Amino acid sequence: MSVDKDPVVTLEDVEVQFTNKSLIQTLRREKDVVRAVDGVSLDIHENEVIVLVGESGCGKTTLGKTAVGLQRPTGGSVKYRGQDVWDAKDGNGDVTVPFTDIRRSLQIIHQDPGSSLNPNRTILNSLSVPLKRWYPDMGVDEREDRIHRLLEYVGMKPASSYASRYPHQLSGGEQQRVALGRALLMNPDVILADEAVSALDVSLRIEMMDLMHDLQREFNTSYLFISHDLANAYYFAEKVGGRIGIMYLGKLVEIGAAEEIIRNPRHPYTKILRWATPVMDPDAAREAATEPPMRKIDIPDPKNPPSGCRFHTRCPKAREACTEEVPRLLPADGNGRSEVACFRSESDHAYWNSEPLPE
Ligand SMILES: Nc1ncnc2c1ncn2[C@@H]1O[C@H](COP(=O)(O)OP(=O)(O)OP(=O)(O)O)[C@@H](O)[C@H]1O
Repeated sequence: MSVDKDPVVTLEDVEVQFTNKSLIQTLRREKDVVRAVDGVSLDIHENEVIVLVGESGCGKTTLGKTAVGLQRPTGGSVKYRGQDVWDAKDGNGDVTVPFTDIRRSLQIIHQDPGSSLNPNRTILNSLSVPLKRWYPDMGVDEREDRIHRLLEYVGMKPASSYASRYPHQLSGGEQQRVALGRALLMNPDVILADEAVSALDVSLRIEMMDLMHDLQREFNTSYLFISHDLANAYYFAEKVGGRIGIMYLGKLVEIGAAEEIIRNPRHPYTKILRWATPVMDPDAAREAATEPPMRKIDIPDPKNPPSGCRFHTRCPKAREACTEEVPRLLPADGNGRSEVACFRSESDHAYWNSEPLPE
């Protein structure tokens, strides 16, 4: 990972709120507001791998889409190489990087590649669409040649045979390779891979993650990889010196080098995730036998999140102070390998003199 250059993507204090109104709520002039992402700051550097982990509904997809300019934030800013993405889109101010360049540089691969490939188009035709759109002057032969080379890169040989097939003639793993190839056709700076390997069986999953690593070196791409599975997250991030970010109810509660997050987790929620993935730490299962990992199993309603630290209702270490103040993401210690949002990492915080919450 290189951190010496300016980041490719910078998220600053990003908020995404969704407002849902049913017919009855409209009549009653009520609405539900979900804070899917709440005050997240994150830099994505060149050639970096960042994996976002957290349980369903914690805001991983929303944060990922916001980072690649597919979701407009309701607060904060998203910049691509210093250019505000949404100012570029709206034509506000001095636009130094056009929105079309930003769109091309930030790509996405979905969990279900089948749904993103047109069933009525051959692979060649599907992959031609973005090339025609972004490189209208490219000739037919050059286009075909580029697509064939890309298919070879993602291990689909002979490329001409695969190029002439329809999606239903490919396995799930092959479809996912095509999706990766399509994202790479644009030579992007960042690829958002949203649960991109979750639907594959274990051996294919490893194969796909290894392929993504190989292509990262080849294409100088960064990945923002989303996973609900800590073991996958660790495999994908650790091998290439990447970071893991742990999300809980719209907030980034801990982020750092993969090794540090798994071997030396600081946030009680990260510890619980590790406990729930015994393959990550055989000791965790033993610890769990003596210490209940969570105070309450229910996930709070994202429309009405707990005050203070959002995790306090489930945290085994929660004290009164946790109900009153929102912890900031701060360096966990002097080694700079991780940041955590928990008062327990601040030695002089009022937390230490406040009362533990009743069971
Ligand atoms: N378009 C939308 N309209 C309203 N609410 C939304 C929308 N998209 C997401 N949400 C809500 O925002 C919250 C975060 O959702 P998001 O999909 O980002 O979480 P996630 O961690 O990616 O979950 P999963 O792993 O299940 O995909 C959830 O409460 C979800 O219901």
